[in-house]
Formats: sequence, C-alpha cells, structure tokens
Amino acid sequence: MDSLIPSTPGKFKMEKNSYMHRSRLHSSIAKLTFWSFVFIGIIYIFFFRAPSSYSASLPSDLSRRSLRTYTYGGATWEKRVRSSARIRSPNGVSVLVTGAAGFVGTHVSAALKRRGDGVLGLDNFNDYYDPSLKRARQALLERSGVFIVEGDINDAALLRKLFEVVPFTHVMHLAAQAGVRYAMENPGSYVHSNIAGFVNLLEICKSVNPQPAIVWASSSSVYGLNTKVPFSERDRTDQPASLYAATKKAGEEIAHTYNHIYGLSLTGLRFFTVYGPWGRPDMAYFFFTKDILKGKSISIFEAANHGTVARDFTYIDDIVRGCLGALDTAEKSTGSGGKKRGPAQLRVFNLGNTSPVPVTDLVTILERLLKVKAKRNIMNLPRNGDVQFTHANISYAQRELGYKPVTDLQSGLKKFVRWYLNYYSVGKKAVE
Ligand SMILES: O=C(O)[C@H]1O[C@H](OP(=O)(O)OP(=O)(O)OC[C@H]2O[C@@H](n3ccc(=O)[nH]c3=O)[C@H](O)[C@@H]2O)[C@H](O)[C@@H](O)[C@H]1O
Repeated sequence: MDSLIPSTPGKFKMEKNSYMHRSRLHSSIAKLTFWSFVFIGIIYIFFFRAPSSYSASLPSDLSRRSLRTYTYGGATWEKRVRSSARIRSPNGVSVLVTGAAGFVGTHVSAALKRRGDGVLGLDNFNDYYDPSLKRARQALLERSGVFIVEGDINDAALLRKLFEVVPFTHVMHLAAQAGVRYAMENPGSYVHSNIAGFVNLLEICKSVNPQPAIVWASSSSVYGLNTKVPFSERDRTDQPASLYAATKKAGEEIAHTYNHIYGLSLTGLRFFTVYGPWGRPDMAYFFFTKDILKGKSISIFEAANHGTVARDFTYIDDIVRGCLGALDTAEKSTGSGGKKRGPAQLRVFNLGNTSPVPVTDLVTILERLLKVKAKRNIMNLPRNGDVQFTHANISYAQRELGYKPVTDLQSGLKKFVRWYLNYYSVGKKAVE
C-alpha cells in the first residue's frame, strides 16, 4: 500500500506494468481528488470559518468598531460645528479634539471650553469599552457647548471638511486604541488607530492652510523594558514590551517625519497611567473598584521573586493642566500648502506624577474608600505587555510647560470613588 502513495503529493512514479499502471492511475486520481478536497477544506476553514484567527476576526472587528459610515454635512451640521469651535475669549484658540468622548479627551475639551477656547470634538464611539459611558461624557460636553462630530480619524474626507468649515489653530489628538493587554487580542485595531489614523490626520494637517499645531498623546509605555529610573525623555525607548507601546513609539517617529518634511509643529505627551472620574473601565483601578464592590476576587500582579509592580499613577486634573500647558506653548507650524517654510517645533514630554505606588497599595486605598475588603488573588505578572514599574522624571515638562502635579493617589482615588458610586448609583455609604 505504501508504494501506491506518491512520495510527494502530485508526483507520480512511472510503472512498467500497464494493468498495474491503470489501477495505480485510478488509485492516484482518487487520491488526488481526496487530497484536493482536504486542501480546499483547509483553505475554507482558514479563510472563512476560523472565528478567532487574526485574518478572519480583524476585518469584521474593525468594521464593527470603527469603519462604520457616519453621516455628516448640511447647513445645520456646519452651524453646530462653527458654533462649537467659536473662540470666546480674547487670546483664545480653536482646537479640534480627537477622541473627545474618551476619558482624557472629555476632560481636556471641558477645560478648554471653560477658558473660552473654541472646541470641536471628534470621536468614533467604538465599543472597546462600554459606549454608554462615552455617550454620557458626550452629554456632559454638550451641556457646556462642545459638539462632538461622530467619525473616524481615518476618514480623510471628513477631516478635510472639518478644516474647510473651521481653520483650527490647534489639534489635540487624543483618539487612540488604548490598553496594553488588549493588543494581544486585537492587534489590528492598534495599527488602524494609532498608526494609520495618526498618519491620515497628519496628512490633512500638513496640507491645510494655515497648518495647525498638534499636541498628541504618546504613552509612558514607550519606555518598555528600560530599567533606568526615573524615566527621562532622553532615555532609550527602543524596547517596547507591547504592540500598544510599539505603535505609540512609531507615532513619535512619524511625528518626527512630518515635522521634518512639512514643518508641522508637534508635541507628544507621554501620559503615565492616568486615572480619575469618568475614567476608562478597562483600567485596573476602575475594574478593581467594580469587582471589590461585587465581592469578586481581583488579580494583583507581582514580578518574579515577589517583586513589586508599581505605577506612577497620575490624576486627570494634573494631566489636563499639562495638556493645556503644551497647547499654550506650542509654536505655529511653519509650512503651508504642504511645503515646509522653515524649522518647526518638535517636542516630547513626560506627564507623570513622579511618585510610583505599588499596585497592592492602590488596592489598600480602594478598600479603605469603599469600606470593603478585597479578595486578593496574587499572581505572576503575565507576559502580555505589562512592565514592572513606571516612574516619570518631569523636570522638562516642569520647565517648559509649567507642569506641576499636585494630586496624590489617595486624594485622586477619593474623587474617583465618589464619582463612581454616584455614576453607577451604588447604594453604599462609602468615602467619608
Ligand atoms: O501609562 C501608560 O501609558 C498606560 O497606562 C495604562 O496602562 P497600565 O499602566 O498598564 O494601567 P492598568 O492597565 O490600569 O494597570 C495598572 C497596574 O495594575 C496592574 N494590574 C492590571 C490588571 C490586573 O488585573 N491586575 C493588575 O495587577 C498592572 O500590571 C499595572 O501595574 C493605560 O491603560 C494605557 O492605555 C497607557 O496609557
């Protein structure tokens, strides 16, 4: 039997005996047919059926999350855009805030509006986390006069239209696929938002006249496996530990290119684990709160040999002040009509708290504020993108932006917990 099986599929040995030859030929045709079916079957399973495979899940996931078609335009829509972006103070600026329904985007938009700047939001309201929280933030902003256009930063026609309606002086680019660990589940979404989306935005910014100055969100995660502390902007950032970090690092290099070729003024802000009211439910402090209240156990990561895992948790109001400082000190872009006219500003700043706190201490603070004991499940730091600690050196931001964080973790979490209990109408009497 063995000799009937071709040594290599598709390759036939020549036989001397004709009967043998015919019967072998029939048998070979049957086998060829059989293997063809197997082959076609495998292709079918790979390309059309495998629900968890990257190639199959990516397009549907992306189309569900951010490639929806949005409707925009018309006189009423344009009127809303103009009114939202109208500057109402003598030295005000007009800012397009991408990711305006996100955590940092909402706070920054509200702060800009409060001081009289013109603000227009842009957000694709994807479902990476509960979109109803994004809708609630949108409602909050609407009450203060900020309109959020529903759309994606990959939509060049929409971005062009927005710049046609409003000659924005600044772009605060906060739209991104966030989260360190989710990058292993949906890598394509990071490339789509943090790289393709960023390039698309820069393409529009470089071609409009006047070009806006751009401030955008990088991340502390670019320091990756760097062990020198505190992290300074001059430290190496070529060892990202997650795809998220790699896309943010790529963003910094892309910013360099657009600054170099087109004279765009670009400022990247490396945020360090930002937390606070209206925060992101995918972040540990947020879902720890939820799970502690529900009596569910929480996983607390520790490094090898019971090593402490710590973060330079930074309170949202401090971050907002840093963002405004970056906008206020951003110089004008120098290009026009897609051509560079002279050197333009290119900056990167750490925005952290300079006071790392072990995750176990974060849990202790939450327990005190919630008046509920956590069910702690200590486990090894998984190899899925997390780093052991972060710690920002902020002297450069202090000098150039007047950045000075003033909120310690205890006070910041107190405000977060108060908001959380109120927002989710938790009937517990916690936080004195
Ligand atoms: O500074 C950034 O640039 C990033 O900050 C944030 O990332 P991280 O600092 O990783 O925050 P977060 O997930 O809240 O984990 C906090 C701590 O809890 C630990 N952690 C986490 C989960 C868990 O189940 N257990 C646990 O111990 C975990 O090991 C970690 O030590 C943003 O999400 C990210 O978008 C990016 O902006």
